[in-house]
Amino acid sequence: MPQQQTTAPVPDFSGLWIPLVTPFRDGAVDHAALAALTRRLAADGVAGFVVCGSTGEAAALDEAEQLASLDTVQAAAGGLPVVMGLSGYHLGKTTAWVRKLSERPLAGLLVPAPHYIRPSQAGLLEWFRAIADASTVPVLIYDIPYRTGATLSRETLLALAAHPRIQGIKDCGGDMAKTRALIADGRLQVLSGEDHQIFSTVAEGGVGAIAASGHVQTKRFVQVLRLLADNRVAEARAEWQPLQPLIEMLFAESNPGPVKALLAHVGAMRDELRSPMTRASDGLRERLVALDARLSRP
Ligand SMILES: O=C(O)C1=N[C@H](C(=O)O)C[C@H](O)C1
Repeated sequence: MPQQQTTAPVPDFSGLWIPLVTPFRDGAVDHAALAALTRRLAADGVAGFVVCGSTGEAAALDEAEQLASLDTVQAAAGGLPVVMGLSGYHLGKTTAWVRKLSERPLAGLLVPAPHYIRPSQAGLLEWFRAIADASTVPVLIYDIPYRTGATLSRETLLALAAHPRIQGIKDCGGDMAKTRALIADGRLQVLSGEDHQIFSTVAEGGVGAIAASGHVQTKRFVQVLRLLADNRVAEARAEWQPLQPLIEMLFAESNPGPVKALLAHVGAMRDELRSPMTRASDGLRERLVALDARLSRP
C-alpha cells in the first residue's frame, strides 16, 4: 500500500501583497470601504492581502475589530490568499491569539519580534519557535528592527528557517548582505517589506513584496513584479523608475497617513486615522495627488 503523503505543500508567497489600510468612518471600521478596496485590488492583479499589518493600524484595533476586518477581507478577496498580522510582547497571550487565528483559513501569519523588550538572539529564537509551534498555518517572519527595537541576526534567521512552519520573511531589516544570505540559503521565501527596495530584492531572487504603496498605481507595481519574474529586467526597470518619487512621497510622513490621503482623494474611503496616527499634511496631499495624476496619464 502506498504511504500516505504527510508533507504540507509549500505555500506560494510570490508577487505583490497589499498590507491593507483599515478605513474608518466616524471612528468605526468602515467595512464597506474595506471590502470595495479589497475587490478593486484583487481585480488589479495583486497576489494576496495582509490584514492587520503596520499599515492597517492594527495597534489601534481591538481583537473583535481585527477579526471582523479579517472576515471582511476574506469575503471580498475572491479566493486570493490572506495573511494576518499580529504583534505583542507577552508570549502566552500571543500564542493564545495565534491558536485562535489558526482556526481560520489563512495563508499565513505575519509575526514580528516582540517590541520594546529587546531580547537576546536566544530569546528571539524561543519567541518565533513557540509561535510557529502554536500555529497550524505558515509563519512569515516580519523583520523590522526600526519598529520593534530587536534585530534578528543572520544566524538566528537561518536557524528559524529550519522550522517547518516558518516559510518566509517580510524583509525590512535594512541589511542587503543578510537579505542575500537568506535568498542564497533558499529555505525562506524572501519578500521585500521596504517599498523602495522592491526592485533590488526581487531582482536578486526575492519572490515578491508586501508593500503599502501598492494600494495606488497597483497595476504598475504588479507589472514590475511580473516582468522581474520573467527575467525582463530592462522593461521592469522602465516601469519601476517612475514609481520611485511616489514611494518617497508615500513615506515622507508616517505610513499610512499619505496612502490614506490619496485613497480618500479618489473617494475610496474617508481620510481618517486613529490617534496617535495622523492624517498627511495638506502640502504632501497636494503633491501626492499631482504626482498620482501624472502617473495615471496614458
Ligand atoms: O503594513 C505593512 O506590512 C508594511 N509596513 C511597512 C511599514 O512599517 O510602514 C511598510 C510596508 O510598505 C508595508
